[in-house]
Amino acid sequence: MRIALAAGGTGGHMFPAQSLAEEAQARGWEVMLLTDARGDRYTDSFPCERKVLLKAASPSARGIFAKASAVLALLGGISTASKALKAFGADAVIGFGGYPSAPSMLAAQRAGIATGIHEQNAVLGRANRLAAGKAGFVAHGFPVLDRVPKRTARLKETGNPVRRAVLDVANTPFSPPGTGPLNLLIFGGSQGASLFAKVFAPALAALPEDLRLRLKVTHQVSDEGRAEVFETYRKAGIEAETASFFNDLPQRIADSHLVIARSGASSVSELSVIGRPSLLVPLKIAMDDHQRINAQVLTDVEAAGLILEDDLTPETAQKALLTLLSDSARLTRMAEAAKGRMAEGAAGALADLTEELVAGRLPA
Ligand SMILES: CC(=O)N[C@H]1[C@@H](OP(=O)(O)OP(=O)(O)OC[C@H]2O[C@@H](n3ccc(=O)[nH]c3=O)[C@H](O)[C@@H]2O)O[C@H](CO)[C@@H](O)[C@@H]1O
Repeated sequence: MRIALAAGGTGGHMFPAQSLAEEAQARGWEVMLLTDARGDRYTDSFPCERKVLLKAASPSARGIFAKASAVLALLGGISTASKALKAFGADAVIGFGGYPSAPSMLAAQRAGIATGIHEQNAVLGRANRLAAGKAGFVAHGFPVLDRVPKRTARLKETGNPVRRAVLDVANTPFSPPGTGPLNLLIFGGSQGASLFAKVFAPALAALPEDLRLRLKVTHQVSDEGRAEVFETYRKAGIEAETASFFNDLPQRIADSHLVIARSGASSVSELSVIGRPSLLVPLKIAMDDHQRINAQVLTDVEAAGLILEDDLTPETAQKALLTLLSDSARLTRMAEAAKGRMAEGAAGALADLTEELVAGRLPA
């Protein structure tokens, strides 16, 4: 069987596509990837027989010339994708969202090739929405999915694929901090969060000494902000490790007593698979406010605290941290509540759906 995967933009779209590619190859299928230059930054270990780079077109383009060139890029993308799909002999195309996935999905649907969609977030993204009406299935990561067009065929909750390194630590039991060291992990998305440096470092530095001196902080912070953050922690006597990106993040989540994060799809999925308490700050500018809705899967069951970006100050952060960090029993309850909130085994479930799609047991 030959399947084409269409994804682009951020790691948030590319990594789930990679998980399906790995599962597909394990089943002996051939894989072609259609993406753009931005998506290509995440393809170092993407297993595929063929890779096609399309010119990206953003529908958010403003101004008449930008809009016209976006339309031209989209049409060019459809034409390139059509030729590539034909040459490859794709039996199905699975789209993971991000603008560059749109031309491939539209090309496939025009050529009568079966299509399926995976949406990582709790709100169907724009590119996926465009193709949803004619797709054989719309698989989704969260238990809820907003903004689904009326004529959408088969909806199926599969969860979000997570990396092997996440599965490897999934069964590490939560050990309550009691009165011992408090491991705190602070990270933004795959691109970091400079706001967290400005707010959480001073908030932690202002905690009462008995809590402060128990802290062991891991903080993802960009290279520009790193020296200042480190200095804030040092002056406050807080043990801290900082880096612009942690490659061993899953292990660090497992080692944490509390995680402070955005609520990107993979971050929330990883907190659910490993089962750790968190304080979430949804990214305000996320399309259709999808990060706030993503967070609800954990906040609804009191597995996570929530601070909206507009309310985030060193003072509100300090108050929330004081409440959470001084209550070991509550952290334990939150860890238990987080565990298994999202469906697992997404890559296998997606490959099964793809098989059904190609066999004609789902609408093409
Ligand atoms: C700014 C932006 O467009 N964000 C979107 C992007 O998220 P983005 O890719 O930023 O966020 P996600 O939460 O989905 O993924 C972040 C990933 O980076 C990893 N990580 C992070 C920091 C670190 O030091 N090391 C590390 O490995 C995390 O473990 C996680 O696997 O795509 C997601 C899925 O469509 C969306 O939900 C987000 O709203």
